[in-house]
Amino acid sequence: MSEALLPQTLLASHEASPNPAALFDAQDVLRWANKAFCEAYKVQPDGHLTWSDMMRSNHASGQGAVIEADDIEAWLAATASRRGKLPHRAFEADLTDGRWIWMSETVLPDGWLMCLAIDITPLRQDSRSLRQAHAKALRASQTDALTGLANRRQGLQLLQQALAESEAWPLCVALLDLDHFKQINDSLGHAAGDQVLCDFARQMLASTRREDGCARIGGEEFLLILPAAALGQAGVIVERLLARVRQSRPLAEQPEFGYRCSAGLVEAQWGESSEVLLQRADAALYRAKAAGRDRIERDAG
Ligand SMILES: Nc1nc2c(ncn2[C@@H]2O[C@H](COP(=O)(O)OP(=O)(O)OP(=O)(O)O)[C@@H](O)[C@H]2O)c(=O)[nH]1
Repeated sequence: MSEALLPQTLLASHEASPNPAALFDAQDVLRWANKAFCEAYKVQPDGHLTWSDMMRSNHASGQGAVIEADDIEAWLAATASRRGKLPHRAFEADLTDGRWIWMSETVLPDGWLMCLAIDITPLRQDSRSLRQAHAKALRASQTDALTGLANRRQGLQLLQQALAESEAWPLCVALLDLDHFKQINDSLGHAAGDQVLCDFARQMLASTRREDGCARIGGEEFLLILPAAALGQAGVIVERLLARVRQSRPLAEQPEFGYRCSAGLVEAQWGESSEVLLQRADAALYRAKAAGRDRIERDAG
């Protein structure tokens, strides 16, 4: 190929390319665009159409570039403050046909602007599924698989956060343990035991406030974090839970079957560590068990 043919060959290759390519003049009038660009932005260069016109028409028709703005003029003003200010810039942009492109803008010596884009939709989908997989794995690492409540690790983390957050004070914590759960397992089977655990989780969620933290921290042991509640209010919530549990009949095949639980409820003290707080709650729970179960033992600290 002779060197004289190079510019035409370059232009022809851009014309045929699936990657959008365009040239804007110093006044931002669209002077040349390949087929891919025209299709992407639903435009034809006519010697007058400016980049702003192009964006206005895209915004009005809902085609071409995705423009998430109610006020297109404000959007144009903001975008214009970035367009063509640097010799080169590149950014991701969304098209209404679902494609995601990586657009590069190069300012040429005479002030013209060369736009070249490539379709990065497959990359984006990869990173999206990676992001989704990451979010799913994170959720799984924080969740108790049987009940769907927070697991032990997440429960303890929620407790640490609540202890460190002044808005969570006064702060109460309850440790709850199902009564004679071993007997339930032994007499009705492990599957029935699992159903009871799931039922307890539901009763816990139904009895507590949206801001309360509910976690399963052991086999049949649960942690309830009650932010912005002094012992009195927290006691009402835990009593409500125990009352609901008494009423519950979780096994369809055993309609008479009911179960109970015991609770140790404590109010956190300033400067107290989560370990000491949980030890106090555990001691209160032990007292509730020793005193006959199906009750709450409180410790104001
Ligand atoms: N079905 C089921 N049982 C479990 C699970 N995790 C632990 N357990 C059982 O829970 C029972 C706990 O029994 P214990 O700690 O002796 O206490 P308890 O029988 O509840 O007696 P009290 O706490 O003194 O009222 C054991 O039989 C465990 O096998 C689980 O995920 N599913």
